[in-house]
Amino acid sequence: MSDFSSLGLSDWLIQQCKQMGISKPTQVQENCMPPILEGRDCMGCAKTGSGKTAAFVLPVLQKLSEDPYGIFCLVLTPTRELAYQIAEQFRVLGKPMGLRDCIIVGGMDMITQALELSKKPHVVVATPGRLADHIRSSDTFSIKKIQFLILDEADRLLEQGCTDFTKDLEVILAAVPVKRQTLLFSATLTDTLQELKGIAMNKPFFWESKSEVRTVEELDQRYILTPEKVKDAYLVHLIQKFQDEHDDWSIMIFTNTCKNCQILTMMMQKFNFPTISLHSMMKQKQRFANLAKFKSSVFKILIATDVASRGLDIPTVQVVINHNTPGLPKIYIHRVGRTARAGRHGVSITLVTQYDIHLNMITGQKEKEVLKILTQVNVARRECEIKLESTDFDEKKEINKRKQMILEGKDPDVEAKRKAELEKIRSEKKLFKERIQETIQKKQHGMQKKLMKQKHIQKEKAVKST
Ligand SMILES: Nc1ncnc2c1ncn2[C@@H]1O[C@H](COP(=O)(O)OP(=O)(O)OP(=O)(O)O)[C@@H](O)[C@H]1O
Repeated sequence: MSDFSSLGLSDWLIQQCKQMGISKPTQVQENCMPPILEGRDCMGCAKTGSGKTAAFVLPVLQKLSEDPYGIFCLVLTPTRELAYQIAEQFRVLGKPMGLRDCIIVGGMDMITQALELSKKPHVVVATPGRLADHIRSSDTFSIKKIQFLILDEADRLLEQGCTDFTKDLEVILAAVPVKRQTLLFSATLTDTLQELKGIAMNKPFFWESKSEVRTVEELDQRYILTPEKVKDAYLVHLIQKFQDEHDDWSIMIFTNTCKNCQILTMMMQKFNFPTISLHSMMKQKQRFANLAKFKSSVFKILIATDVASRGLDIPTVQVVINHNTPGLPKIYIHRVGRTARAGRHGVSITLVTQYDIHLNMITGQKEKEVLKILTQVNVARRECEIKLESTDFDEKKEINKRKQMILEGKDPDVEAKRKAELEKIRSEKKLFKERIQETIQKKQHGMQKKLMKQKHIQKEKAVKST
């Protein structure tokens, strides 16, 4: 394995890395840094926790120190928390050169951000939505001269998932220069490779860590088959066991919806577990505060939606629990990748129910302890659900949706009407299909009966003739 100096990294950066406990490059750094320093576009696909951030931060800092100006580099990332984490790496590694960075994410004051942008920071780390808003509404800053455009978690930025970044990306790509270096990184690039190649236009250098499995060796992956109604009891049991057996511990639990995240958090707090949550329906300041409390181990359990599944680097996380099975393999890869980072060991436990796979679930001897707390846990869930209902959580969700639509230039009432009409057409289509199916089945049944009758008559005839 090479060292940082043989990769072409300057002494001051090598010293800075040492201060952070980084002495030897990881594979992705070893392979991607030289082409980036040579001025090539780069696409790097390496496992979670393998040091992809430093693989782009270090070469950018080196180039910036040779010819410093602002705004030199723009980093786009899908979540607000991740933007802060990346900016921190830039700040720590770039301290000797007096790096000035700026974080542009939603949920924070726009005027303060506009002011910071106008001061021409060297590096801007942003989520696409808020940066696109600034580009649309302000002419006090320009990203026309950036040298580097970086898309971290690049595949997520191109995905049309629940948060669709495509329109905002179009605005941003129109505002950056054509002549630039584009760097794309993720642990799961392959699904969106072609689209990504379109963004990195200059025959990008592509590097992918060669491995049969897409999770790290240090990760112990386990699955628990449990009937849905016993799942929460299992969760409580697992946490209790972990708490009893370990002194220093941290657990991340992933769940599918904000509401579920909230209910589970309330439940775990009822059982006196030091739990805190992170989901998109929380105020941004609360999100940051909760994450900070979890990072500093004030709270040992973080229950989150997939807003926390990518990129977050919290070395103390020893266990990741999937309270629901993630819909896509890549979501699973990112979720479990919150543990076993940078060579550490970690465990992931996925709770699998009868709705996830077609299996007969048997509750065995080993689970007797779980059954003992089953009623208590289920009562706790019901109580938390009732409590949450009284806080108009669903109503807030509806209001948030409407706000988002207004921001996107849509009329919420027209949209609701359109949705209802679509729903009506869909259910009519479904009904129509069912009726056709029914008629076909009836006809088939009638024909079968007729055939059987004919056969019977033929048989009788044959018997008579003999
Ligand atoms: N060369 C290195 N030696 C040791 N530790 C390193 C090295 N490079 C980075 N790290 C540390 O490894 C951890 C994980 O790095 P990073 O967050 O960049 O991972 P990643 O590959 O981006 O993961 P993900 O895909 O989950 O975003 C960080 O704490 C970082 O400081």
